Amino acid sequence: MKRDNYLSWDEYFMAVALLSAQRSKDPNTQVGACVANEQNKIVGVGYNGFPWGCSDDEFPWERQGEFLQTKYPYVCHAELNAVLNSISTDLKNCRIYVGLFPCNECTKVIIQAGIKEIIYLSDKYRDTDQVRAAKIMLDKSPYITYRKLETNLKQLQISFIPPELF
Ligand SMILES: O=c1[nH]c(=O)n([C@H]2C[C@H](O)[C@@H](COP(=O)(O)O)O2)cc1CO
Ligand SMILES: [Zn+2]
Repeated sequence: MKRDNYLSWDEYFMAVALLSAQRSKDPNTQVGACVANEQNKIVGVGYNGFPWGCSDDEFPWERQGEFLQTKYPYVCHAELNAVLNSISTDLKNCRIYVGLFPCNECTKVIIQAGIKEIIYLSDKYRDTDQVRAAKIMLDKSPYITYRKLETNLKQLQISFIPPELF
């Protein structure tokens, strides 16, 4: 008999997004994204971080202060990285799983790449103009929908200890 507590596709791809977020050096918000195609194959993953060659030791992770001294002008969002890291920039009919509802800039990238569905976990910035603008575009575009992940899962444990050592 097969196991019955296996992950659904939605849970699996969201878990990959959340695992990717663990790579983020952002001390405040770690975001991950995972793009899956119609065959349920992962075609791209990403997390928020500074561009290639821009050192985490030199660039600021500050949230407040002089704009150029904060992370905001420099950080690449998880969704942008997931699309850019994907095997193709044509992501027609793919879904993107994100830990956090995408901002307006990422939403443009997601729509233009041809992604047809956004599945998100947190909407903690729902009251910001960035997320409002994102939803205005998403509600207008007939090519894309969005939904919150539905799951009863609270946590997922990953152990690096081999089972025989338990
Ligand atoms: O959709 C997103 N994707 C994403 O990767 N981010 C990143 C940018 C920043 O590194 C961090 C947000 O920082 P903060 O919560 O401190 O403002 O998350 C932020 C958003 C905002 O919606
Ligand atoms: Zn964004």
